[in-house]
Amino acid sequence: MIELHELTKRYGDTLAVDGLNFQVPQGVVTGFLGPNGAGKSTTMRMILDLDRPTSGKVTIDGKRYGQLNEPLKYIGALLEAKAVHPGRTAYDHLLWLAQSNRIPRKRVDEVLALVGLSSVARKRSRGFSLGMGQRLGIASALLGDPEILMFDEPVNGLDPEGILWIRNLMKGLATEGRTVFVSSHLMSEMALTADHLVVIGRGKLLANLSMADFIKQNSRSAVRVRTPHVEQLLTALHGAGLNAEAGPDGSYEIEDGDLAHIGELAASHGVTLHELSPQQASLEEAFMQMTADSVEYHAGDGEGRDAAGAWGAAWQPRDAAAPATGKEN
Ligand SMILES: Nc1ncnc2c1ncn2[C@@H]1O[C@H](COP(=O)(O)OP(=O)(O)OP(=O)(O)O)[C@@H](O)[C@H]1O
Repeated sequence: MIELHELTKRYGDTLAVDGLNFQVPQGVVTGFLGPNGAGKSTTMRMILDLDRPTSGKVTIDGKRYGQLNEPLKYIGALLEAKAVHPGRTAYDHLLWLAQSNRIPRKRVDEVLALVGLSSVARKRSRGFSLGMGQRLGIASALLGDPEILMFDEPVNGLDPEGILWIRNLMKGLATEGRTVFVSSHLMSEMALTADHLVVIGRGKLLANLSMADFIKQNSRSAVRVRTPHVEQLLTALHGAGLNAEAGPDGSYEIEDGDLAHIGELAASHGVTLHELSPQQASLEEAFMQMTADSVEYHAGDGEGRDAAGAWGAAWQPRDAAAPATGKEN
């Protein structure tokens, strides 16, 4: 179990991590989310003792990483995919790591097969693609068969097949009862993978909740209508106890409205509809709204803030939004 107690890291004037308190639950994938510069990598480096906290502490099964005997057997991590000597073969890299933690040589072959690198095991890693480098990093993380796995932005730069592979691998590891802690700055990616979410912004904890609760709290739906007979439609809606809000483009939105009910209501009043569509706020936008005040670098003139500012801007056609449950794949 990873536990953070008032974990804080300051670099000069920058408070990169600001008093973080949370535990990473076992047997599920926990998404560690935050905008660029939120402090995710710094937190992960402190978990691995690669950076020393300014104050507070983080423990793995009650101990600091540096106090663990043969740490690869407790926690495996993928931080930087290219942290491999370019002149070394994949096999030699893994063998060297295995020997440093008294892991049997046959495990090297096992993890190479697990990540699909057996055929290039004797090739020097300098010729590896980003995806192959990522697979080698994951092989290193799995080497000690640890109960805890930590991945920093593992899908960055990968093609769709690589992304799907990592997603399924993480879910599979959690199903085996392991702790999987994975950082990302994309809610849409986490919606497909994580069961639990820890969200940070400017080094501070913003949310720590299950994915299901995040969806429950942030999934709002509406029905959008467009008609040349506005007055008649509004009267009909009003008569049915429904309120419609005017959009900037001449459309109207009925929050929590039922598509079929509104269509039938319009028909029964002889109202022609030019649009009748379900709308849903994407989880990505809910996340942007949550972190809007802690985004360090905005695109252009405060665009990030504006895009997330109002729910009005967050409505999207259902097919363009992030999946409602994220559990379909
Ligand atoms: N070695 C360092 N020296 C000085 N400042 C640092 C150092 N490492 C990180 N920072 C600063 O600490 C803050 C947190 O950075 P960190 O890389 O942990 O964020 P992050 O959430 O991982 O971001 P990203 O998603 O962009 O990787 C940033 O303001 C960053 O500039």
